[in-house]
Amino acid sequence: MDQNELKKMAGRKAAEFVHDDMILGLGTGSTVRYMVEAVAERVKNESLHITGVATSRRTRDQAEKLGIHMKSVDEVPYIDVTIDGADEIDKNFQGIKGGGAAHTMEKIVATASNQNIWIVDESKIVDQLGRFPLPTEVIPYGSTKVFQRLADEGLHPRFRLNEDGTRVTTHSKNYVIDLHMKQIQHPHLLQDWLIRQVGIVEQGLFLDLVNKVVVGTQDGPKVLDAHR
Ligand SMILES: O=C(CO)[C@H](O)[C@H](O)COP(=O)(O)O
Repeated sequence: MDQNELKKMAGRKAAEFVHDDMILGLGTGSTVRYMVEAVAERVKNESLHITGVATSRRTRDQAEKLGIHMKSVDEVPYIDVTIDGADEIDKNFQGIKGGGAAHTMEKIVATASNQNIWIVDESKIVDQLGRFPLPTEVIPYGSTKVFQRLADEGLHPRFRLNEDGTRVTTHSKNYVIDLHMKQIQHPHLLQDWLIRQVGIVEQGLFLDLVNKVVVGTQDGPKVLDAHR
């Protein structure tokens, strides 16, 4: 099976964790697209009452088109479960997200959720975080100063660019600076340093957040429990 089939497997398996009357956070990315399709099928076939909360315009548009009732994160009192993709997950269930530049909205929804489930293909499970460049979201004003500070700290920053060479901007019109560190030895220390830097809105380390990981593997879907 190729990577897309493994993503589909994980996305469809995770849709089984959805119940009637849930407020459901919907993440962002190609794996999430499969999950949203599967949830929409269940909503239709089983007449489930689900309220979706999206982490990006892309996901909200897809879910609405497929008939899932949507609200914004500010309109719901809490979220029961959020199902989202990830770019890397280590053996301690710590992760990197933000490959789709939606990590700030994803973290807002994740931290408003009682449970978080991640859906990945098996290539995302790693021994150590950091091979995937760590995304940060940075306010454009003064972003060259932030960039310089990240470079001085030895974090190998690069502005994320579109194909035409312009800078990628997030939903909130901020820039994305990716940190090409190759390995992250101390994720909590790095997170603590990054969130203290003025101009950085959010960064893509998602630590101590996930409860379950659904992995698409060549041997079928595997559900890993983080016991938190
Ligand atoms: O964090 C994300 C978007 O900001 C995605 O969840 C992550 O990039 C995984 O995407 P995909 O399922 O397409 O591999």
